[in-house]
Amino acid sequence: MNRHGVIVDTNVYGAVSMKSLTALIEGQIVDRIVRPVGRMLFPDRIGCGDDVEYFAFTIRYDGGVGEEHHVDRDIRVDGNGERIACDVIDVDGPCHDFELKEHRDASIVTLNINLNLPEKGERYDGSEVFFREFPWNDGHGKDRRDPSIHEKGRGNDVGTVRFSPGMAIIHLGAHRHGSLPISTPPGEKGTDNGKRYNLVIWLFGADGDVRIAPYEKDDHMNVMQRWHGCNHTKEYVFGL
Ligand SMILES: O=C(O)CCC(=O)C(=O)O
Ligand SMILES: [Fe+2]
Repeated sequence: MNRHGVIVDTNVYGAVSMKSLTALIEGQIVDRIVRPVGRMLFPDRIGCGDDVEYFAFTIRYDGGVGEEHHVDRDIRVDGNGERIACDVIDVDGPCHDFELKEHRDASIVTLNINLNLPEKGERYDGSEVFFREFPWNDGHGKDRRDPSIHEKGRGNDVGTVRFSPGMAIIHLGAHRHGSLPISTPPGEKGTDNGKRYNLVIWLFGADGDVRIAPYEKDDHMNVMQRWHGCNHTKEYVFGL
């Protein structure tokens, strides 16, 4: 994964370390959106300290495959068993991400934003993100599923999401997911289309810690803590 993506971090060697970009990600996206919204959506999963650090990176899928494309590609399988699309220039021609196998993230919560620019003709087909069953019972705490779901025989595959440009998904890192193969839209073979660009942000605890055990209701963060963290000292009065 991430054959053509970049890490956005001022402290990692080889990463994109543009201060304005990291400030935007940290100040506007992580602090103002991912943390408070993640805490609000998953109150039984995210507690004080579980989402204090982040890791941001971009990904690019490229589905231009076949003879119609300007470069011939063939589909190979990499060391992880993932299919990749490789330029047939020579045996070691560059390879491109094409799909993403089912996995969990090394995060408590993940934000994934589609960066495609439709005005630049960045269109693609396929590449839906699929999700498996919500991790109600991952070996911790009691299984809080609605039993009627099982009675209805609902399977393990809960749904797929198709990204439109600008759209974001926020999900638990523990929620198993992956991405279906990408392709060039019909009638656009031979163009540069068939690519998907996304920015992914993982949140986790200090030293990369990812908590799994759910919290009891009495231990959920309150509204004040969700927005200001658990160590705030400022008096806060709603409506002022
Ligand atoms: O956009 C993608 O295909 C990556 C999906 C994913 O793995 C994630 O959101 O964590
Ligand atoms: Fe993921």
